[in-house]
Amino acid sequence: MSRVSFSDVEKMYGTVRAVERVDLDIEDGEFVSLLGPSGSGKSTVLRMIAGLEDITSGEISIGDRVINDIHPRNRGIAMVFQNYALYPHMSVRDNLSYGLKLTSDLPKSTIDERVEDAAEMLGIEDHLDKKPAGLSGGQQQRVATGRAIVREPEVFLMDEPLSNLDAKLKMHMRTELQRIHDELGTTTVYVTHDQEEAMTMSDRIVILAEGVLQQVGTPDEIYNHPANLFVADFIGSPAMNFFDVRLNGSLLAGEGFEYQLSNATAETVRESTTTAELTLGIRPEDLDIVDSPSGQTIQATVDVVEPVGSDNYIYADVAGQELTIRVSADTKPEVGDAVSVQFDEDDIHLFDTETEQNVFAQAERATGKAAEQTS
Ligand SMILES: Nc1ncnc2c1ncn2[C@@H]1O[C@H](COP(=O)(O)OP(=O)(O)OP(=O)(O)O)[C@@H](O)[C@H]1O
Repeated sequence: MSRVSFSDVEKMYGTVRAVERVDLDIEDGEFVSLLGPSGSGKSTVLRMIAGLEDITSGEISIGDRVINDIHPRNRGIAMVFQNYALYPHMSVRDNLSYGLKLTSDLPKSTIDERVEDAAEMLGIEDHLDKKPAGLSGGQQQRVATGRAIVREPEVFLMDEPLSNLDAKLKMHMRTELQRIHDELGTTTVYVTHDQEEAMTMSDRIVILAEGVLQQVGTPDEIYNHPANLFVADFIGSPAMNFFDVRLNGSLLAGEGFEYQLSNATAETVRESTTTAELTLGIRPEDLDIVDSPSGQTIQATVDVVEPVGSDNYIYADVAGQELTIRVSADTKPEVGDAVSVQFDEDDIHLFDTETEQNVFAQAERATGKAAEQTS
């Protein structure tokens, strides 16, 4: 187990900056996911840790060793690839042991023992003499994971290891990988573009966009306190609703609606930003359609009702802007209905329209720090 630290790390491919000035500490034993859209630099970050890409500038350390110039084989890492990269002509047993035989001088009995243990941990002990082609996708994935486990690395690096599995198996393997992480406690860096995967498996998530680190936080922090508009829009399904608003005193005024903030919240907003031009964000699941409104509401007209199992997604119109509302299946308005929509002040997100930063972030950080200091 080991800590992985990035200090001002950059990666250029020719003139293309794929990763920009990353500072990041992944703690000993942590499960951290790198999440972002295609081309955001996730794989490049992982491949720099692995030594499959040079680091253009800055330093990466594992434990107390700077690894920039250390051969990939000696970095104490083991990688699981998206396509598994199994040797087709070798049995599962040989696939599991090959890397160890090649790179260590461990006695055969120790290698055999590790292979048996890993196979048992992954439930593939009955398949050790088969070739990869004779295995299901899920079993091949387990062999790829087993090959990393037998090396007993300081850090696991996983590049979209579940993306070739069907939805059901993927869910199952998520639980399996979490169990293995709980059992072994090995620091794990996990690349995915699947936010559900990142949200369910990770201690912390690193959000990347265009090579720039957008936010590092627990799944709860990322979901409830997105640092900026990019993260707010990227996380959550269906996506967060956004409205341009202006703060007048404690009144938020937008096209087709007004919302009275409490004096305390309005004060926090004014303390955190100098602009009155804001973007209001509210998640579809934080909105409610109410028959007899108590308190403030927004008026909307229902355009589409989309049943999705236990929920309905309602797409409604507020003065020409679309509002997505996620309600339980027993709330089922008709298309064309005028509905009253309610939400709690606690659930709104406000962003500085120009800088795109969450205006509450400063206040939240201050609160978090105070809590840390008193604990
Ligand atoms: N070998 C390379 N040569 C030139 N440019 C590259 C190379 N590898 C990656 N890039 C560029 O670097 C940027 C980051 O790519 P990277 O593969 O790290 O992103 P990613 O977030 O992992 O994307 P994906 O989810 O599609 O795998 C992209 O703009 C990509 O085009």
